[in-house]
This record gives sequence, C-alpha cells and structure tokens, in this order.
Amino acid sequence: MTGLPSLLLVGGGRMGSAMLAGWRERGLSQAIVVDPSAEAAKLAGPNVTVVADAAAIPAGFAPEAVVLAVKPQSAAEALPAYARFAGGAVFISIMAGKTVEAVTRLLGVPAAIVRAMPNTPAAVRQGITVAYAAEAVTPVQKALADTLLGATGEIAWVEEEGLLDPVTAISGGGPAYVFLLTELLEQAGLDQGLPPELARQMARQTVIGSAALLAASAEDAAQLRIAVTSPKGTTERALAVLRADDAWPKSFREAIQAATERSRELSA
Ligand SMILES: NC(=O)C1=CN([C@@H]2O[C@H](COP(=O)(O)OP(=O)(O)OC[C@H]3O[C@@H](n4cnc5c(N)ncnc54)[C@H](OP(=O)(O)O)[C@@H]3O)[C@@H](O)[C@H]2O)C=CC1
Ligand SMILES: O=C(O)[C@@H]1CCC=N1
Repeated sequence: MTGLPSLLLVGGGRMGSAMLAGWRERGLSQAIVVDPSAEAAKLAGPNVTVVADAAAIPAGFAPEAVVLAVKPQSAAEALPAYARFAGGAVFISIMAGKTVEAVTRLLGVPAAIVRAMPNTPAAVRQGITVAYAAEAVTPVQKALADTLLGATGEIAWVEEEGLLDPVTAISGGGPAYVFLLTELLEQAGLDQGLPPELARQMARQTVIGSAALLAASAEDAAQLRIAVTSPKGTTERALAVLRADDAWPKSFREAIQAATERSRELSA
C-alpha cells in the first residue's frame, strides 16, 4: 500500500475531520491540522498534531499537500498564511464554489492548485471526490493528490473546472439528501402509527440495506427499483406519486439547479 503524503489540513470541521478519519483508517504518515475550535483539538492523535493558528506550525514542517477545508467565507482571512508552502506543496481546496483563480488570488502567490469536492462518507472511506487539476499542477503532484483523495473512497478527475459546481450540488451535498430521505421515511412511519423506535429502525436499515445492495449488485439502480415494484402492487402506487412530473423529478431538478447556482455564487 502506498503511504499517504505528509499534509497540512486547514480546517478540521465537519468535512476536514471526515477526511482525516478516512486517512487515519488508511494509515496516515504525518499531519498537522490548523483549526482554532475546541472541537478540532480533539482530532489530535498518533501522527496528528492540532494547532490553533498557522503561526504555531513547527518551523521546518514541509507538507507535500495543503488541504484547504475552511468555509468559503473564511478563505480571505485564512489563506494568506499558507503562501509560504506554495513552493513545495500541492494545494487541494475542497471549498464549495471557490475557483482556482480565486484561491490563487487569496493565497497571493502562484501555486499548484487542485480543486476537489469530496463528501462526508469519506469518514468511512466510502466517499466520492471529484477533482480538477489546474495547469500548474505537475503530474507528480496530481498523482499525490490522487493518492490522498482516493484514500477516502472513489476519485474521479474532470478536465473542465466548471463541472465542479454541479458536482458540488450532486455528490458534495448528496449525503444530505439521502439523510433527509431517511428522516422523511421515519416521519411517514410515525404518521402511519408505527412505534417510534420501529419507525426509526425501519427507515435507517432500509437506506443502509439498499445502499449495500446497490454496492453488491451488478444491476443498476433502475433494475433494483423494478425488482421491488410488483405489477399492480403497493410500491407501484407509491412510485406513481413520487415520480409524477411535479414531484421528485421536478424537485430534484430544481434542488440541484439551486445548489449549482449557489456554488457559482461562492466562486469569488
Ligand atoms: N460538510 C460537507 O459535507 C462538505 C463541505 N465541503 C467544504 O468543506 C469546507 C468546510 O466545510 P465544513 O467542514 O462543513 O465546515 P465547518 O464549519 O464544519 O469546518 C470549518 C472549520 O474551519 C475552522 N476555521 C475557521 N477559521 C479558520 C482558520 N482561519 N483557520 C483554520 N480553521 C478555521 C472552523 O472553526 P470554527 O467553527 O471555530 O469557525 C471549523 O472548525 C467548506 O468550504 C465546504 O464548502 C466540501 C464537501 C462537503
Ligand atoms: O453545503 C455546502 O455548501 C457544502 C458543499 C457540499 C456539501 N456541503
């Protein structure tokens, strides 16, 4: 197994800590996390040091990769402190919307930048990251980013940076839609009079089991759906409601469009 590169993680919040958990499972060589929050201090452990500020990074630490995982709104304040690593490290920005051009401007120096969009299943190495490498990224740096991002799940590369906006809407935010579906299934169970514990158990295990079946099966999602849908049966009735033109197809189209637009708004 290839070792993971030494890295500096800027922002150990929900996504940063999820990636770190995935890297830990894989076997991390050396990481420094910069994050001022008390919660992030708990991320310290074998091979992982947490500091509150960039000024506390030990002199001489030369990360191979700098992962920018602060909120897009914190970027202007946070990024300039890391310009000094631009000579040696590849920068991997996971900030929603922020373009390579914006990250370069905020760093204040030319840098090798990969713009990537992971998702929180990275914590259990079941994530998907879609990434774009800017021109300044060398093949060695791209391979290094591929190793790091691929250590938390699947990785795909795109040649067109603009695709990262719909990617952010679909796979970046996607786990939230699946968790909402779980919540709605549970609520529907309660509405039908099921005991709360049973409604919760059914909703969770239905989503977990369906995902596992999708992962294990050679069939695609549509075939697996058809296998549940007996002609003239109960599921057919439910799907007629959900698949009506003004129901899920419209909602998903509009939701993904809204999130894609928000990603574009966050670009600068
Ligand atoms: N959550 C997700 O599912 C995904 C998020 N992303 C992207 O990841 C990035 C982080 O999102 P998320 O983890 O959800 O957000 P969080 O708010 O959970 O994490 C950001 C962390 O950065 C810390 N922070 C704030 N300022 C600084 C600073 N100057 N230096 C270092 N750390 C700082 C915050 O501390 P404090 O709370 O004290 O401000 C917080 O712990 C965003 O850009 C987002 O677009 C990408 C893919 C998926
Ligand atoms: O909601 C957000 O802006 C981030 C990006 C994708 C998931 N979370």
